[in-house]
Order: sequence, then structure tokens, then C-alpha cells
Amino acid sequence: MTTSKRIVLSSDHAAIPLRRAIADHIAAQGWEVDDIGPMTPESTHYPKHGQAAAQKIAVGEADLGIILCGTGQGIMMAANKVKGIRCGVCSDTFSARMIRQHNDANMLSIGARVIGEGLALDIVDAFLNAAFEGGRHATRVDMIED
Ligand SMILES: O=C[C@H](O)[C@H](O)[C@H](O)COP(=O)(O)O
Repeated sequence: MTTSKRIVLSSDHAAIPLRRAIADHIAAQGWEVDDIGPMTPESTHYPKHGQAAAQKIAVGEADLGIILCGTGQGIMMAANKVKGIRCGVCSDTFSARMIRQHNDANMLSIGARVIGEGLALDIVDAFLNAAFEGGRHATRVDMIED
């Protein structure tokens, strides 16, 4: 279990109900949730929301992030442009656990048009309850950062 407790959430218009469900779910577990929206369902552009969430981590205002769009793919691509961000899209709990244990991911991306709420919450739990293993994986993560 990670000791990080501050988590930033964002999405585009395609994922607002699921993002709110995730926010409620993790707040109930004691996470300090910073949901930076958007709060209204008008069509918007995922790159700015992915970047905004990633910047919160880059400047130390959040420890981890969860971002969502229709597929999870576009907002993940935008977040990964921010230095120090390691974000993966997950549609299964094994991958969600492994991106923490092996890749030291600091952001999780989910596709709200791909999976349902029950699986999404399980994926979030798998991500948040895993910890980076270091060792040989740290060498490889350092290579990503270089
Ligand atoms: O990767 C991109 C995301 O899946 C977006 O949520 C999606 O492209 C938005 O599509 P639309 O504007 O048709 O709702």
C-alpha cells in the first residue's frame, strides 16, 4: 500500500459520471481527492485536462492521478508529455497492479466507454493498493526518465 494520499482526478466530457464515482469511492477510503473537473457535460478537449492533472503531480501538489476519457488513450498520451509522468491505460486489474509494481506509474488512465463502473473501481483499487518494487525495475524506470 502506498503512503501517498493526495490524488488528482480529471477527465473529458465522456467520463464525468465515472470520474465522480471514482472520486466518491476513493474519498471513502481516506484519499485526499482533488477533482479538477470538468464539472459540466459540454464537449471539451482531453489534452488540456490530461495536462492539467499531470501538472499537479509534476509540481508536487498531488502524489498520484487518475484520468479518464472515452478510451483512456488520448488523455494518457497528453499526460505522458509532462516530464516525470508515467501513465498507463488499464482495462484489467493485473495491468493496474503491475504499472505500479514494475513501472512506478504515477497516473492511471481509464476508458469510460470501454469498461463499466464495477471493473473500473476494482482497477482503481488494484492501482492504489500496489507499491513499486524497485530493484531491476528502478533501473528501467530511470531509463525512461533519461
Ligand atoms: O482518446 C480520446 C477519447 O476517447 C475522447 O473521449 C473521445 O475522442 C471523445 O469523442 P467525442 O468528442 O466524439 O465525444
